[in-house]
Amino acid sequence: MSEEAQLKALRNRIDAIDEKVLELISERARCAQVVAEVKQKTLAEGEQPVFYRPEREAQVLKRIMELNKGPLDNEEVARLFREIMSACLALEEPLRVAYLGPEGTFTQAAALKHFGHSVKSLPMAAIDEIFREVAAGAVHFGVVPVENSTEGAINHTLDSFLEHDLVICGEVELRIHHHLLVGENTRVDKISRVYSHAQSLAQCRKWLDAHYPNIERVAVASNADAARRVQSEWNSAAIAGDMACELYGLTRIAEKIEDRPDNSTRFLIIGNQEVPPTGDDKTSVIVSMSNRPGALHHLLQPFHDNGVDLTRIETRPSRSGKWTYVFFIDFLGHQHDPLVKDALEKIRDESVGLKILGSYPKAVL
Ligand SMILES: O=C(O)C(=O)C[C@]1(C(=O)O)C=C[C@@H](O)C=C1
Repeated sequence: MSEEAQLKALRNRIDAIDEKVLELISERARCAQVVAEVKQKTLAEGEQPVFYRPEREAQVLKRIMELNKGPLDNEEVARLFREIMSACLALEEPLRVAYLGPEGTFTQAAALKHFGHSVKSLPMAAIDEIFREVAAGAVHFGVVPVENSTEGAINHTLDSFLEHDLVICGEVELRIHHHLLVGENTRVDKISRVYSHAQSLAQCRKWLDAHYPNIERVAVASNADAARRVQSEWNSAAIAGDMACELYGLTRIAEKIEDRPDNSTRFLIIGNQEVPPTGDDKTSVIVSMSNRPGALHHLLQPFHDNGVDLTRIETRPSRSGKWTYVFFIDFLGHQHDPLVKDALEKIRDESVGLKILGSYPKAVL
């Protein structure tokens, strides 16, 4: 068979497969529509239907990854199903999700990675604004950065949890790749200034020291803001990621310039709905302790006694007294798991205050 004839036959096969795939996706979407009707029918008096079910979404994605036999790898297959579910959910209820803007930030990338592209993502100017929009019910969910593997905690986010009563309903992790970007009019040999968010400048500190030791480093509100600025300046560059590069039509003159190749940021999904257990969950709490000897030891003992794995502990000033602190603690397990529940009860007895921020499925993608 000639190459042309072979290609024709294969493309006919692909067309036939696509027809079947489309039929099945449509059948799945109709099923989701019926799910929405059922959710609306079974409501108690005054209860609002809950369309978005993060625990179910995590189960669907995990199952697909377990079933996958290749040749597409697990992440690729999960991403495809992520988008199918996102479109199905949009038929039930189009979600509004606030993120730290402007458009093109890593937080927007995280929002789309977690919810898929069928949500309406709305840029906010500050982390606190995201919390306020979610608390006011103006959006269904918010996405906020909480920690970076190179630079540590995002304190604005931690402090906002002290001021608002919102629930963490998910987490998403994003590999952060930074590039050095220039605009159409930039004279590459005359760059005298680089814009980026302070965290990103810090994440590329050594690279800048080695390659551009003498240029001015200017911290701006976001990487996307940095990208927007270089469009109109001939002597500036920006450090930002792929989304901002695409959005502002810039060119990468150096790629993946982050000092640590595993540079990642963890984001949290904040909302108003508690999430049931999936069997593979995390819980986040804030604990305040009185300032006495051994306080931290007393706080951690119940976790140790009950075999609960801590994944992170962060300290912040409590804002209610000089030299008093609160601890942000993340651990594996769900607040309804018996051993976790027991540990939390003991901690409640020992502490000045315990606030459970939420239990949520561990990031799948
Ligand atoms: O199972 C549900 O509750 C659904 O609404 C269906 C579905 C899906 O497409 O699989 C859609 C949205 C939910 O967030 C979870 C799952």
